[in-house]
Amino acid sequence: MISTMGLLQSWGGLGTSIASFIFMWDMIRRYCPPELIRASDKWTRRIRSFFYPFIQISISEFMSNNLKPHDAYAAVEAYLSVHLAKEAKKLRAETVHGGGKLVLSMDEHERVTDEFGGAKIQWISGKIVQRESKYLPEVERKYYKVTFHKKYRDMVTDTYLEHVIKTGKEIQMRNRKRKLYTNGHNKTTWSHIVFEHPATFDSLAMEAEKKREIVDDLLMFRESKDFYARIGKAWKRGYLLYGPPGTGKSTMIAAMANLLDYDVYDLELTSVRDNTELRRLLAETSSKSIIVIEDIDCSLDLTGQRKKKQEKPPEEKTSKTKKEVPRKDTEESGSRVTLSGLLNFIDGLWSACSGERIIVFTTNYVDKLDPALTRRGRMDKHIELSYCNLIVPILGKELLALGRTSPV
Ligand SMILES: Nc1ncnc2c1ncn2[C@@H]1O[C@H](COP(=O)(O)OP(=O)(O)OP(=O)(O)O)[C@@H](O)[C@H]1O
Repeated sequence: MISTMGLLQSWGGLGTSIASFIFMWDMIRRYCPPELIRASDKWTRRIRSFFYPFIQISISEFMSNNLKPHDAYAAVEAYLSVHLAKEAKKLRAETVHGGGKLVLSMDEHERVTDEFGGAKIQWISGKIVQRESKYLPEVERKYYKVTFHKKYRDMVTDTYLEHVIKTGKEIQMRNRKRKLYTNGHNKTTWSHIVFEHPATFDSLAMEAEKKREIVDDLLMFRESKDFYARIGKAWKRGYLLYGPPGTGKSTMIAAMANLLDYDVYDLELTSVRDNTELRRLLAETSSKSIIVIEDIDCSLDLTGQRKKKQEKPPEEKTSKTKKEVPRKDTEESGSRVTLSGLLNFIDGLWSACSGERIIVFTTNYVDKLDPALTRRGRMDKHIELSYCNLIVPILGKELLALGRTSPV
């Protein structure tokens, strides 16, 4: 029988041998000619692959440049949630379709095994925490890692992964819930909730003809991919909604999203540190989306970028309406987004990534905005919402109720 002392001595001996080996190996690598090191690396790889004949492929939440969400990641997530999540021990449950159905997906650091064409394929979920620079907060990047035997390399890379992505995308389409994203609360990335605003163009009070024109414009935009490609323009359209408070600007944005079946990105400009962060946020948006900057006149001192320290008109100094008092300009919010940064956001090179996007600005004071921001081409459609919009249909309904079709 081996005594405890003997066991400890033999472990101690092993530790010393490993330490000596590491020391020797370090010396060899330091003083050996590079050719010899390269050859030894090659053989090390071969020996390792003999004893560990598995291949790993990572699919990250964001593309390698860390800017754009990776479609494949979302598709893999959907595939695993339906096909393999039940096998996992740690699950995440989320509701879809307005809370009617629970969908389970793998939680972080879970592993499950799939079978395909006779191969066993293992999936692991994980996350890494990164910091782009010491001035920015840490961001989480999730990933899935797939591991399989090297003899199935062609089958997995050519057929299996394609099958996973295709099935995942079908599942995504079935489970799709539209999202409302925000960058508020000093977040450097988007966070989201399910978008469930009930507004539609039917419920929006507005002159029928004007409403028809807007609906047609939106539907035409959605079908115009080829047109934009032909004329060499990014597939995007800008809307400027202006009018007094409470005339339905936000309601119209919700109606637009519901009509087109797009996600909504509610961009809080005062939370964006600088133009670089603005570009990154833009790149992180997906296609089929509406990017909204509400109350653009209050968001930043965009009018003052060109005309600094302009005297405020007297009525502005005395008025206490909602839009005028909490003006969060550059100094107050700590944001260094400039007018030129915003113009680039709308139609610079970066604005063309993803495609099929609508940018909406809302304001109560259209005259306060810099003309560069609102000129046609940037903001393709200017829509005025006024209290008359509310009165006309109400009047129409009243007249209908009285059995008349016109006021005279
Ligand atoms: N044209 C409209 N049709 C239907 N509902 C409307 C309309 N205008 C306003 N409302 C109703 O009035 C309320 C305020 O509307 P909304 O928030 O869309 O206005 P807003 O112009 O965005 O206001 P603000 O400028 O203060 O943000 C909502 O409850 C909305 O349902």
